[in-house]
Amino acid sequence: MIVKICGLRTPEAVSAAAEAGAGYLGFVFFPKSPRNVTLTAAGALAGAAPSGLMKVALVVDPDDTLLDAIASLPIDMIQLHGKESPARVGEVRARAGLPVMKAVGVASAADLAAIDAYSAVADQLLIDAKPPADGALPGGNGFSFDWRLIAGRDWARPWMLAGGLTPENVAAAIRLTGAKQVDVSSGVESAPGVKDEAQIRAFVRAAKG
Ligand SMILES: O=C(O)c1ccccc1NCC(=O)[C@H](O)[C@H](O)COP(=O)(O)O
Repeated sequence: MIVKICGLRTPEAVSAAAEAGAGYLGFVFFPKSPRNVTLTAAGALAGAAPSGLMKVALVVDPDDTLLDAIASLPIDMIQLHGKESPARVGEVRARAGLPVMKAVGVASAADLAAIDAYSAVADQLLIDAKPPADGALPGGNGFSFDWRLIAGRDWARPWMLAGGLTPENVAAAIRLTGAKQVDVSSGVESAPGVKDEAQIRAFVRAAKG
């Protein structure tokens, strides 16, 4: 089981995730988010992280200037969490020279077709809850979707389950969906943007257990 802890902002949280056994560390570049980090801060956090962990830059409809800046950091993967088209996913991949994980929001069976479309162009998929249309963040809201929608499904690319996962529900989510990778952000926080080291450890333990 591979675990991604997203929205890391401090060296302590990075260390907690690495020591707990996470495989991916996520850094959010989205100014409206309580988890937003600057390029300088993300570069320092990613540079100090143990080697062997995947350092992921989460961006929302990024322009090429931001991609170029991220490509100069010790970052291993781009996570696209906006409304990027399949064609734009390919452009981002080429521009940054990095593998791309595309987030796809799911609320109903009708949303599953998009996963197939992005499978053709992304290196990985992040299957997340679709954000509500009421001004919520594009992700990191702690909302789940009905996991039965993807029970027994698989895709041509490696995929990660996300959305409202917690130390308490992650084992059930894995059992139901067959996910081999899981991602969490708000489910291991004591307040928006504040990671809780004990919850990080509990989440990784529950996911891998
Ligand atoms: O975390 C944010 O603030 C954020 C902002 C803009 C786009 C995406 C964002 N987060 C995405 C994630 O951290 C996760 O990949 C995913 O949505 C699961 O989040 P959560 O439900 O909080 O575990």
